[in-house]
Amino acid sequence: MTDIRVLTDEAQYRAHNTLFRRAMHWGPPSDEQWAVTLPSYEPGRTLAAFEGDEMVGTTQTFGSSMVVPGGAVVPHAAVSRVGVRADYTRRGVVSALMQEQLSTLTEPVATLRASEGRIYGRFGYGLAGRVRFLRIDARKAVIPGAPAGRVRMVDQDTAEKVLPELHTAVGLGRPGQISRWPGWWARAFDRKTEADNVVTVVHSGPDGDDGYVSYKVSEDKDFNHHMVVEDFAWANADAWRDLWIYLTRLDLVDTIEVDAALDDPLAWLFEDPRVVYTKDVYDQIWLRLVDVPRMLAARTYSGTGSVVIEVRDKLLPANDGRYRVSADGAERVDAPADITIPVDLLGAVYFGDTRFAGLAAAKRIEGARFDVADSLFAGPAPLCSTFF
Ligand SMILES: CC(=O)SCCNC(=O)CCNC(=O)[C@H](O)C(C)(C)COP(=O)(O)OP(=O)(O)OC[C@H]1O[C@@H](n2cnc3c(N)ncnc32)[C@H](O)[C@@H]1OP(=O)(O)O
Repeated sequence: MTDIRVLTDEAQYRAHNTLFRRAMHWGPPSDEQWAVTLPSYEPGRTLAAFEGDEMVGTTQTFGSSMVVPGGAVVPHAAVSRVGVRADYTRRGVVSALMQEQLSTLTEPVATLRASEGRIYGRFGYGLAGRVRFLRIDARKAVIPGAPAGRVRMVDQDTAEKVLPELHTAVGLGRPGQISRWPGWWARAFDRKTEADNVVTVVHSGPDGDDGYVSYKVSEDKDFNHHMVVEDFAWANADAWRDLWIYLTRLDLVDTIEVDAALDDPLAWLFEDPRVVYTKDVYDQIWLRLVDVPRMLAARTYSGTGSVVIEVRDKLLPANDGRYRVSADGAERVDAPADITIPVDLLGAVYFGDTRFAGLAAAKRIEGARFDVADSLFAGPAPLCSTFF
């Protein structure tokens, strides 16, 4: 019989971390790694599955908040460190953990990054946001004109002081972006294992600091220099453009790699849009609507007309019901449904990255008026620049 417990002390947290790392085929945390990992264990957020006295499965959440379409920010649980001991898999351990986690979450929405695409749909998570992995030919990347503001390089001590607050101010500009927790920053600033050779520059405009980028450059055996953009946030178009001018005018950089939203207009900054090459598009945000009525009401809708959506949620049946969605908002109704959708696929369409019409074509949902629903849910492509 699997018993789910909330862990409370450091020895248990370390055993939890070791079990998760082993499930991912990584070794246990070194003392150095553990010192920067411990702050990410927040009281009341760490669950483990036990068989008798043996820990056999793990999960935890980080407390955060998330931007929804229209710009509102809602409490959000970042779900992570899901793992089952290899000698206990396929016996329902993670199912028990997920059920307990979902039914005790206080946040109306949870997201995660999935190691495999077949695991989380059954727990109500849908693939809600994809990201483009770009490579830029820095030698040919010409942005005409002069910068509008000022870019200054900051040392590591200054970055540690400035970035958390600056990210809160400028990093939540798109649906899907999430606020960061102290344990996230502790790992990002860990100089021994993470922050080695990372350079940060901060942009300021007429109203003060309004953007930053952190990057790392390495040299290959042929003496070519490759930049990886580690973290990038901006509050306005001038900050975004100026930081790209800075990055593409740096000496000794041949290529730049960066993650960007599907609709990021980056290519249009350059005289030659082909300097931006999409290397890959991959899934990023798996979204679980924990409180469907609250999350449908939290976002705004575009377009005209209305549609009644019937939601089915096996794990959280309080979400079952019909909701009328229009540009005026969303509310529970007792009216015939146009579309019937399971909660994982409602998560997939929530940001507009997946279309109702596409799900219908794939025979994943039933009903009518899919185009009306798609125009209501349409919006800027989501992005989550905070890996967890
Ligand atoms: C957010 C993150 O942390 S992502 C990291 C996730 N962790 C990993 O990938 C580490 C390696 N894998 C593991 O630790 C485990 O195999 C887990 C967590 C993926 C699954 O745990 P288990 O306890 O084996 O899952 P459980 O027995 O509850 O399975 C539930 C269902 O999911 C299915 N399932 C579980 N894992 C997988 C998988 N990797 N691929 C396909 N189906 C799967 C099971 O077959 C079962 O299906 P059923 O209900 O139709 O019988």
